[in-house]
Amino acid sequence: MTTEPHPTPPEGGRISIQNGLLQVPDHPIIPFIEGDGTGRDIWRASVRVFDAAVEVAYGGARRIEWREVLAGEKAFNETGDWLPEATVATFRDYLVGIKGPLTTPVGGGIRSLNVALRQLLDLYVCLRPVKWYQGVPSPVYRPDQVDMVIFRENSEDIYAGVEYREGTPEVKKLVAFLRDEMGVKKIRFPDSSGIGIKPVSREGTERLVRAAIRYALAQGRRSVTLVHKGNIMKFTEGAFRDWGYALAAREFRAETVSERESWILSNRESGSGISTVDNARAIEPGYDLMVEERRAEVRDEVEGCLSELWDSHGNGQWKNRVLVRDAIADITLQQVLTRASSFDVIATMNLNGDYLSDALAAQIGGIGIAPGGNINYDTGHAIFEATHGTAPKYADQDKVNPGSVILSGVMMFRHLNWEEAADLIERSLEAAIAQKRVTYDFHRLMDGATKLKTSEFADAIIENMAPNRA
Ligand SMILES: NC(=O)C1=CN([C@@H]2O[C@H](COP(=O)(O)OP(=O)(O)OC[C@H]3O[C@@H](n4cnc5c(N)ncnc54)[C@H](OP(=O)(O)O)[C@@H]3O)[C@@H](O)[C@H]2O)C=CC1
Ligand SMILES: O=C(O)CCC(=O)C(=O)O
Ligand SMILES: [Mg+2]
Repeated sequence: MTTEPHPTPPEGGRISIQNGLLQVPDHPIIPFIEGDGTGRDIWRASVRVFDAAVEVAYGGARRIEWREVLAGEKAFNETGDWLPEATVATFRDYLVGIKGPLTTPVGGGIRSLNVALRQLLDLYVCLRPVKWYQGVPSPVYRPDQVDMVIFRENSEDIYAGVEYREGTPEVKKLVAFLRDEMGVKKIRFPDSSGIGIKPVSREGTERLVRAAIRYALAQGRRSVTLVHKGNIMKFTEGAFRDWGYALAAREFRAETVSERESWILSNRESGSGISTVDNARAIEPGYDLMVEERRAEVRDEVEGCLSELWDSHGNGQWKNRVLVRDAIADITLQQVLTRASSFDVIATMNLNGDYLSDALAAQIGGIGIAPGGNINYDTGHAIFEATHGTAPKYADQDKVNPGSVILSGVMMFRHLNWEEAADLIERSLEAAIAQKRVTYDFHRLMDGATKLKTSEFADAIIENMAPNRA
């Protein structure tokens, strides 16, 4: 096996999209951002793994022409601009790219370049699979039960950046408007508040939930859970839940069943001849305490469900449909730990998804092995990136785990339909872990492991690509 680079083709090809399908030449140009902090070490290691996998998988018939684009500290030092327009234009032109982490200061300074890229290219899905690899150290009892895929809405919520600093004329104007024109009396300290605004739209929710359901159907997943804090934020997070259910019923009627529908159908299945009222009591435990108007709504729901769905979903047929359910965000953070197997695909808003993806990563070995992709399924634009940040205390020490960027590359190869390269990397990374050749983060949790540097872990993966080991 050789990992020497092939001669660069005279001109790499451009990935395009036709009728919703990516057209990928054998020598695609793929732009990359190296990233700040540990991004430098990680990228150097990861790109060797990518090139080796393509070489071994396709014997030279395919090759990536990497094109560096600047962002973050490197861009600022070289151009005076944190996110040069040329970088955004290159990602726009070449459709698919990959990036390392970029630093965002807390409190002041520039707004997130990571978020800016997602917004500028309208990469509305942040796709973060959370899957355990055999041998990876985990703090939970049954990490094998963790196999979730987060669809995090990536273009709105409080990440839209509509925020006003305490004491500014803007925040004073906004507070006065809320108080005088909107009758808001509940801002506890109006003169010393900063204010953030959280837009959550029907369109934004629908395209995210649509992508999550399509994914669940294509991948043979069992359920899509809409995670929200709709009991408190009724018209943003609560609306997300309602729009999500409505979309599932409207666009995926034949393929999905909501949790409440599944209860209604199974109540009828288990108690033949069950009355509408008893069915309503079973799905709504407080039914008898409700006002009559609300009770009538529950009875209508039962009757509507049975008349619409009994033929297509009844007699247990609903068990073969994708279950669409919802869960409130705080209890979800407990239940993903205590009942991991109840969660499969998760669709949620931007902030919930950010919290959930780091929390879930802990169960499958930590943030060093948590990949992601920012994707627009309509235009084909995608930028793959790790879930973690720049971990500045480890920068330039050749120390951290490159696994998240490497697995983000696996996601990228799957997006390009280069399954052989993706499988090869995944298999070889698992083999290196099985050999207990790991970076510091896994080493501190594993008995008898050999501690490797970032670059050495990449070497270990590449060694495991040798055909006789595959
Ligand atoms: N998409 C992006 O580009 C993102 C950028 N950021 C930015 O990164 C900066 C730093 O953020 P911070 O909150 O410290 O979070 P980080 O994810 O950068 O680091 C937090 C901790 O996670 C662990 N960790 C991170 N990366 C790795 C890795 N590759 N291998 C092993 N362990 C790792 C380390 O844990 P330990 O100390 O236990 O060893 C580290 O101290 C901020 O400016 C933030 O805005 C954050 C998230 C995403
Ligand atoms: O943009 C940032 O600095 C942080 C983003 C982040 O935490 C994430 O996307 O998971
Ligand atoms: Mg995050």
